[in-house]
Amino acid sequence: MIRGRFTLVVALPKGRNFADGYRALVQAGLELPPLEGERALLHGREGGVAVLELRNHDVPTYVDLGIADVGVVGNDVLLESGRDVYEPVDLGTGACRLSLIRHPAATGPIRRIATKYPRFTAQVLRERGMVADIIELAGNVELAALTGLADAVVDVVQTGATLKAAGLLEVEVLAHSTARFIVNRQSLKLKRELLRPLIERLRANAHNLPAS
Ligand SMILES: Nc1ncnc2c1ncn2[C@@H]1O[C@H](COP(=O)(O)OP(=O)(O)OP(=O)(O)O)[C@@H](O)[C@H]1O
Ligand SMILES: O=P(O)(O)OC[C@H]1O[C@H](OP(=O)(O)OP(=O)(O)O)[C@H](O)[C@@H]1O
Repeated sequence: MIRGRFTLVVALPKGRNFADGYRALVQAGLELPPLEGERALLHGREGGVAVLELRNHDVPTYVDLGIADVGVVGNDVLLESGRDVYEPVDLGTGACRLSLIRHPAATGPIRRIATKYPRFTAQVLRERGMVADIIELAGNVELAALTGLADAVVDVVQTGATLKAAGLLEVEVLAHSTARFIVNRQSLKLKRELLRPLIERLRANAHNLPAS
Protein backbone atom coordinates (compact mmCIF):
# COMPACT_ATOMS: atom_id res chain seq x y z
CA MET A 1 0.00 0.00 0.00
CA ILE A 2 1.30 3.41 -0.98
CA ARG A 3 0.12 4.94 2.33
CA GLY A 4 2.68 2.95 4.31
CA ARG A 5 5.57 4.49 2.35
CA PHE A 6 4.65 8.14 2.90
CA THR A 7 3.72 10.22 5.97
CA LEU A 8 0.65 11.49 4.09
CA VAL A 9 -0.84 10.82 0.64
CA VAL A 10 -2.63 13.81 -0.89
CA ALA A 11 -5.03 13.49 -3.85
CA LEU A 12 -5.23 16.62 -6.00
CA PRO A 13 -7.29 17.06 -9.16
CA LYS A 14 -5.51 18.00 -12.38
CA GLY A 15 -6.86 21.18 -13.92
CA ARG A 16 -8.72 24.12 -12.43
CA ASN A 17 -8.57 23.11 -8.76
CA PHE A 18 -4.94 21.95 -8.71
CA ALA A 19 -3.03 25.21 -8.17
CA ASP A 20 -5.40 26.62 -5.50
CA GLY A 21 -5.49 23.27 -3.70
CA TYR A 22 -1.69 22.93 -3.71
CA ARG A 23 -1.27 26.54 -2.50
CA ALA A 24 -3.85 26.16 0.28
CA LEU A 25 -2.05 23.11 1.67
CA VAL A 26 1.40 24.75 1.49
CA GLN A 27 0.07 27.91 3.16
CA ALA A 28 -1.35 25.73 5.93
CA GLY A 29 2.18 24.44 6.57
CA LEU A 30 2.08 21.04 4.85
CA GLU A 31 5.44 20.19 3.29
CA LEU A 32 4.32 19.22 -0.18
CA PRO A 33 6.94 17.85 -2.58
CA PRO A 34 8.06 19.93 -5.54
CA LEU A 35 6.18 18.96 -8.71
CA GLU A 36 8.37 16.80 -10.90
CA GLY A 37 7.93 16.83 -14.65
CA GLU A 38 4.73 17.60 -16.50
CA ARG A 39 3.78 13.98 -17.04
CA ALA A 40 4.47 12.69 -13.52
CA LEU A 41 1.40 11.21 -11.82
CA LEU A 42 2.92 10.78 -8.38
CA HIS A 43 5.18 13.36 -6.75
CA GLY A 44 7.21 12.91 -3.57
CA ARG A 45 9.93 10.92 -1.86
CA GLU A 46 9.39 7.94 0.44
CA GLY A 47 9.05 9.04 4.05
CA GLY A 48 7.61 12.43 3.05
CA VAL A 49 4.31 13.65 1.66
CA ALA A 50 3.10 12.25 -1.69
CA VAL A 51 0.87 14.06 -4.18
CA LEU A 52 -1.28 12.04 -6.61
CA GLU A 53 -2.56 13.88 -9.69
CA LEU A 54 -6.04 12.56 -10.46
CA ARG A 55 -9.10 13.35 -12.54
CA ASN A 56 -11.64 15.30 -10.46
CA HIS A 57 -14.15 12.47 -10.20
CA ASP A 58 -11.46 10.04 -8.98
CA VAL A 59 -10.41 12.14 -5.95
CA PRO A 60 -13.32 11.09 -3.63
CA THR A 61 -12.79 7.45 -4.70
CA TYR A 62 -9.09 7.44 -3.75
CA VAL A 63 -9.84 9.14 -0.41
CA ASP A 64 -12.87 6.99 0.52
CA LEU A 65 -11.03 3.75 -0.30
CA GLY A 66 -7.99 4.84 1.70
CA ILE A 67 -5.36 5.01 -1.04
CA ALA A 68 -5.04 8.73 -0.32
CA ASP A 69 -5.40 10.14 3.21
CA VAL A 70 -6.70 13.53 2.12
CA GLY A 71 -7.74 15.37 -1.03
CA VAL A 72 -9.09 18.54 -2.56
CA VAL A 73 -12.16 18.43 -4.80
CA GLY A 74 -15.11 20.59 -5.88
CA ASN A 75 -18.35 20.14 -3.98
CA ASP A 76 -20.06 19.46 -7.33
CA VAL A 77 -17.91 16.34 -7.76
CA LEU A 78 -18.34 15.37 -4.11
CA LEU A 79 -22.14 15.56 -4.39
CA GLU A 80 -21.98 13.40 -7.51
CA SER A 81 -19.64 10.84 -5.96
CA GLY A 82 -21.88 9.70 -3.09
CA ARG A 83 -18.64 8.77 -1.28
CA ASP A 84 -18.45 8.72 2.52
CA VAL A 85 -15.54 11.01 3.35
CA TYR A 86 -15.02 13.54 6.15
CA GLU A 87 -15.32 17.07 4.76
CA PRO A 88 -13.93 19.44 7.38
CA VAL A 89 -12.97 22.54 5.35
CA ASP A 90 -14.60 24.65 2.65
CA LEU A 91 -11.53 26.18 0.97
CA GLY A 92 -13.70 28.78 -0.77
CA THR A 93 -11.87 28.65 -4.10
CA GLY A 94 -13.14 27.39 -7.49
CA ALA A 95 -16.63 28.78 -6.93
CA CYS A 96 -19.29 27.72 -9.42
CA ARG A 97 -22.80 26.29 -9.38
CA LEU A 98 -24.67 23.29 -10.74
CA SER A 99 -27.68 24.59 -12.60
CA LEU A 100 -30.66 23.48 -14.62
CA ILE A 101 -30.29 24.91 -18.12
CA ARG A 102 -32.81 25.05 -20.96
CA HIS A 103 -33.18 26.43 -24.45
CA PRO A 104 -35.62 29.36 -24.42
CA ALA A 105 -37.82 27.45 -26.89
CA ALA A 106 -38.04 24.43 -24.56
CA THR A 107 -41.05 25.33 -22.44
CA GLY A 108 -42.80 21.98 -22.05
CA PRO A 109 -42.27 19.37 -19.34
CA ILE A 110 -38.75 18.02 -18.86
CA ARG A 111 -38.54 14.47 -20.22
CA ARG A 112 -34.80 14.08 -20.96
CA ILE A 113 -31.96 15.68 -19.03
CA ALA A 114 -28.33 15.49 -20.22
CA THR A 115 -25.49 15.87 -17.71
CA LYS A 116 -22.02 14.91 -16.51
CA TYR A 117 -23.64 14.56 -13.05
CA PRO A 118 -26.17 11.68 -13.38
CA ARG A 119 -26.30 10.66 -9.69
CA PHE A 120 -26.77 14.23 -8.50
CA THR A 121 -29.44 14.83 -11.14
CA ALA A 122 -31.27 11.61 -10.21
CA GLN A 123 -31.30 12.70 -6.57
CA VAL A 124 -32.74 16.13 -7.44
CA LEU A 125 -35.46 14.45 -9.52
CA ARG A 126 -36.24 12.01 -6.68
CA GLU A 127 -36.50 14.81 -4.12
CA ARG A 128 -38.98 16.62 -6.36
CA GLY A 129 -41.01 13.56 -7.29
CA MET A 130 -40.14 14.15 -10.94
CA VAL A 131 -39.55 11.45 -13.56
CA ALA A 132 -37.21 12.05 -16.53
CA ASP A 133 -34.62 10.09 -18.50
CA ILE A 134 -31.07 11.04 -17.60
CA ILE A 135 -28.54 10.95 -20.44
CA GLU A 136 -24.94 10.86 -19.23
CA LEU A 137 -22.51 12.87 -21.37
CA ALA A 138 -18.74 13.33 -21.05
CA GLY A 139 -18.49 17.07 -21.80
CA ASN A 140 -19.76 20.12 -23.73
CA VAL A 141 -23.10 19.31 -22.17
CA GLU A 142 -24.73 22.58 -23.26
CA LEU A 143 -24.74 21.19 -26.81
CA ALA A 144 -27.46 18.74 -25.75
CA ALA A 145 -29.84 21.64 -25.07
CA LEU A 146 -28.81 23.42 -28.28
CA THR A 147 -29.25 20.41 -30.53
CA GLY A 148 -32.38 18.97 -28.92
CA LEU A 149 -30.66 15.81 -27.64
CA ALA A 150 -32.27 16.71 -24.30
CA ASP A 151 -34.92 19.25 -23.28
CA ALA A 152 -32.85 20.35 -20.29
CA VAL A 153 -29.30 19.93 -19.01
CA VAL A 154 -27.63 20.05 -15.61
CA ASP A 155 -24.15 21.57 -15.82
CA VAL A 156 -21.57 23.84 -14.22
CA VAL A 157 -22.05 27.59 -14.54
CA GLN A 158 -19.47 30.08 -13.33
CA THR A 159 -19.63 33.46 -15.08
CA GLY A 160 -22.57 32.51 -17.33
CA ALA A 161 -20.54 33.48 -20.43
CA THR A 162 -20.87 30.02 -22.04
CA LEU A 163 -24.66 30.07 -21.63
CA LYS A 164 -24.91 33.62 -22.92
CA ALA A 165 -22.85 32.81 -26.01
CA ALA A 166 -25.06 29.78 -26.69
CA GLY A 167 -28.31 31.65 -26.04
CA LEU A 168 -29.32 29.25 -23.24
CA LEU A 169 -31.11 30.06 -19.97
CA GLU A 170 -30.01 29.24 -16.42
CA VAL A 171 -33.44 28.22 -15.14
CA GLU A 172 -32.48 27.27 -11.58
CA VAL A 173 -29.39 26.94 -9.39
CA LEU A 174 -29.47 23.40 -7.95
CA ALA A 175 -26.28 23.52 -5.83
CA HIS A 176 -23.39 25.84 -5.07
CA SER A 177 -19.84 24.53 -5.27
CA THR A 178 -16.42 25.48 -3.91
CA ALA A 179 -13.30 23.37 -3.39
CA ARG A 180 -13.43 21.16 -0.27
CA PHE A 181 -10.65 19.56 1.76
CA ILE A 182 -11.66 15.93 2.32
CA VAL A 183 -10.21 13.30 4.66
CA ASN A 184 -10.37 9.51 4.82
CA ARG A 185 -12.22 8.64 8.04
CA GLN A 186 -9.65 6.07 9.18
CA SER A 187 -6.74 8.40 8.41
CA LEU A 188 -8.35 11.05 10.60
CA LYS A 189 -8.02 8.70 13.56
CA LEU A 190 -4.63 7.19 12.69
CA LYS A 191 -2.93 10.48 11.69
CA ARG A 192 -4.79 12.72 14.11
CA GLU A 193 -1.70 14.58 15.32
CA LEU A 194 -0.79 15.61 11.78
CA LEU A 195 -4.31 16.20 10.46
CA ARG A 196 -6.01 18.10 13.31
CA PRO A 197 -3.62 21.10 13.23
CA LEU A 198 -3.64 21.03 9.41
CA ILE A 199 -7.46 21.24 9.40
CA GLU A 200 -7.37 24.12 11.90
CA ARG A 201 -4.88 26.09 9.78
CA LEU A 202 -6.81 25.43 6.55
CA ARG A 203 -9.98 26.67 8.27
CA ALA A 204 -8.27 29.81 9.55
CA ASN A 205 -6.75 30.62 6.14
CA ALA A 206 -10.01 29.93 4.26
CA HIS A 207 -11.73 32.32 6.65
CA ASN A 208 -9.32 35.09 5.67
CA LEU A 209 -9.80 34.69 1.90
CA PRO A 210 -10.87 37.87 0.16
CA ALA A 211 -14.48 37.56 -1.01
CA SER A 212 -14.63 36.56 -4.69
N1 LIG B 1 -16.32 27.39 -15.10
C1 LIG B 1 -16.11 26.19 -14.58
N2 LIG B 1 -16.32 25.10 -15.33
C2 LIG B 1 -16.10 23.86 -14.84
N3 LIG B 1 -15.68 23.61 -13.59
C3 LIG B 1 -15.43 24.67 -12.80
C4 LIG B 1 -15.64 25.99 -13.25
N4 LIG B 1 -15.32 26.83 -12.23
C5 LIG B 1 -14.93 26.07 -11.22
N5 LIG B 1 -14.99 24.75 -11.52
C6 LIG B 1 -14.58 23.63 -10.65
O1 LIG B 1 -13.54 22.95 -11.33
C7 LIG B 1 -13.83 21.57 -11.50
C8 LIG B 1 -13.51 21.15 -12.91
O2 LIG B 1 -12.17 21.32 -13.14
P1 LIG B 1 -11.57 21.13 -14.62
O3 LIG B 1 -12.28 22.04 -15.56
O4 LIG B 1 -10.10 21.25 -14.49
O5 LIG B 1 -11.98 19.62 -14.91
P2 LIG B 1 -12.40 18.93 -16.25
O6 LIG B 1 -11.61 19.50 -17.39
O7 LIG B 1 -13.90 18.98 -16.32
O8 LIG B 1 -11.86 17.48 -16.03
P3 LIG B 1 -12.46 16.20 -15.30
O9 LIG B 1 -12.99 15.38 -16.42
O10 LIG B 1 -11.28 15.62 -14.59
O11 LIG B 1 -13.55 16.61 -14.35
C9 LIG B 1 -15.32 21.41 -11.23
O12 LIG B 1 -15.55 20.16 -10.61
C10 LIG B 1 -15.66 22.59 -10.35
O13 LIG B 1 -15.57 22.22 -8.99
O1 LIG C 1 -20.25 30.04 -16.84
P1 LIG C 1 -18.89 29.95 -17.47
O2 LIG C 1 -17.90 30.86 -16.81
O3 LIG C 1 -18.92 30.12 -18.95
O4 LIG C 1 -18.31 28.48 -17.15
C1 LIG C 1 -19.05 27.32 -17.41
C2 LIG C 1 -18.44 26.51 -18.50
O5 LIG C 1 -17.07 26.26 -18.23
C3 LIG C 1 -16.82 24.87 -18.34
O6 LIG C 1 -16.45 24.51 -19.62
P2 LIG C 1 -14.98 24.65 -20.21
O7 LIG C 1 -15.07 25.43 -21.47
O8 LIG C 1 -14.01 25.14 -19.21
O9 LIG C 1 -14.63 23.20 -20.62
P3 LIG C 1 -14.84 21.83 -19.81
O10 LIG C 1 -16.29 21.47 -20.04
O11 LIG C 1 -13.89 20.91 -20.48
O12 LIG C 1 -14.50 22.10 -18.37
C4 LIG C 1 -18.17 24.24 -18.00
O13 LIG C 1 -18.29 22.92 -18.49
C5 LIG C 1 -19.16 25.18 -18.63
O14 LIG C 1 -19.37 24.86 -19.97
